[in-house]
Amino acid sequence: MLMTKEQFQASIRARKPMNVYFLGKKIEDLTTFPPLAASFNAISTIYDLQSRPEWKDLITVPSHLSGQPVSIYNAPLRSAEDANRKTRAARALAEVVGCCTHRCTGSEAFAGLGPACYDMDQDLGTHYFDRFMKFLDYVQRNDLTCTVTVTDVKGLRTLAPHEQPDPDAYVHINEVRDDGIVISGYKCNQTGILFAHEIVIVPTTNMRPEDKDFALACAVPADTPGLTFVLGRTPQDKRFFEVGGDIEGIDLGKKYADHQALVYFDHVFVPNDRVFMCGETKYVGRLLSYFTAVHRLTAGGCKAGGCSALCGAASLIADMIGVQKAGHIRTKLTQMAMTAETVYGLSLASGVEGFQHPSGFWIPNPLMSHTCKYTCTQMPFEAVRLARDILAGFGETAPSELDMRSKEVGELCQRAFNPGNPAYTAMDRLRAGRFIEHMARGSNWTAMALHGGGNQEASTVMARSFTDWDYLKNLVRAATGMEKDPARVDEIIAAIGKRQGRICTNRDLPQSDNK
Ligand SMILES: Cc1cc2nc3c(=O)[nH]c(=O)nc-3n(C[C@H](O)[C@H](O)[C@H](O)COP(=O)(O)OP(=O)(O)OC[C@H]3O[C@@H](n4cnc5c(N)ncnc54)[C@H](O)[C@@H]3O)c2cc1C
Repeated sequence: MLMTKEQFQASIRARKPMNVYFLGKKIEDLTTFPPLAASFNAISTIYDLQSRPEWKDLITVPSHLSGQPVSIYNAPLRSAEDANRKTRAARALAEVVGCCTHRCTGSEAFAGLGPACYDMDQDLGTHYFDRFMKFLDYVQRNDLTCTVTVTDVKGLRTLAPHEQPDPDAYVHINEVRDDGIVISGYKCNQTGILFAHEIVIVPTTNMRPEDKDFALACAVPADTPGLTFVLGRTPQDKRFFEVGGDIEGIDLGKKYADHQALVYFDHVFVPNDRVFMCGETKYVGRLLSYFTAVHRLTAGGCKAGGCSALCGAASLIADMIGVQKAGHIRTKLTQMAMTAETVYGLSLASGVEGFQHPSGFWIPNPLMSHTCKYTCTQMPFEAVRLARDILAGFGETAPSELDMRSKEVGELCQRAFNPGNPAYTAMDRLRAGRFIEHMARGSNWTAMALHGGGNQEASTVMARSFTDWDYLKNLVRAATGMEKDPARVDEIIAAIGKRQGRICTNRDLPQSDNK
């Protein structure tokens, strides 16, 4: 059953006490801790929107398991339409909260695990798929938020997991028991993890047979004993403590934010019904291929939403200071809007051009999806630069809300910061300016564009592996006469027609006969 915002908040408050630290101190109540307030607000808003008529069809779907309405974040993609819904939802939600939805990554863990479990069962006779679908059904029925923990701390990058001097550099299996496994190790950069109900653990990199103990996938409740979390800091985290009285928190940029944390698993027991991979190194690459195809599609949706909002903020600033009609400002604002459309378009296209896996899961077109993520590591940075160009120096160096409201210098500051356009006040200008600051350097938004879901090189490596290089070479062989055999030239021309413009290969990923 879908939870309301209030039910979600109550479910988070009902969790067992968790070991969470920030600035060297233990946090007693995550739901009232100021630096987490904007994050709690963001995820609560996502739950709130589920019941609103204009949002219902975008962020909930009938479950293919129970027929009941469930969050799109707990429903596997089963068609191009589902994939496009995910893109549209990611963009729309980012336009509301301007940060991570907190619920998205769990769905991507499911996108990787479903087909990988299916493949293992087919090839190895294991029973992971059934187990995984039961877990998914449990998550759906309780409308839980799940987060994927992929990124291990990794130590020296040139060493394989089993070669690391500290085995905790990658989460690994300490012990296999009859009833489950015991795991230890670190995962870092975990977005939204402190407000998740379930943590889904998957490997971060391809593995060799010697890395058997590191090839594991499983799920644990976030309040499982043995977990320690350390909340990461951001440049603005002390500003959260300023909010109160007549200080609204304008310096935070907006009402919403996400958070990232380091997590350490210390000999955590995971019962068998929550274990979805245990030593099958050969299938780690498959799992990551399925996972990244969906995760990197989503990046385009949410970065599009972020860029829309950034463009809106820059456009407001231009209106305020009277430069909205200047040719170069209009060009810059349009470039920002086109950046949003470029990553949005790539995300939609990778959904449409995808294929169905025999498990019924829909796999976005991998080459396009990695291209989408690659583009997200570049174009939003130019949009940020343009927004800062329009924001101008005084926007960047603005006095704080505390000064703007101070008895001593408030009037002095507000008069100086008044943008000149009578439709706006100094506080409006501060609001729009801090919004840009939040996106540009107050939060991890740009870090997310660059690293979240893998960095530029990771996308390039995957894009290279899903490009059909023989096909590309053949078309030039046929076009230039390098290929002398007329029958072979005919074959190449026929292949070009059949492909209808697609240059990708799906490599070894199994494909259903439906498409
Ligand atoms: C804001 C934010 C949110 C995030 N949210 C999540 C999340 O919710 N869940 C999650 O699991 N992860 C999350 N991540 C982590 C993200 O997925 C990783 O940062 C990303 O995969 C890159 O890993 P890394 O940071 O360890 O860098 P690395 O992959 O180690 O890369 C560091 C640099 O070294 C290069 N490099 C690395 N290895 C090699 C090699 N062998 N040879 C040559 N060059 C190499 C890379 O190209 C890169 O330039 C988040 C990250 C950020 C910044």
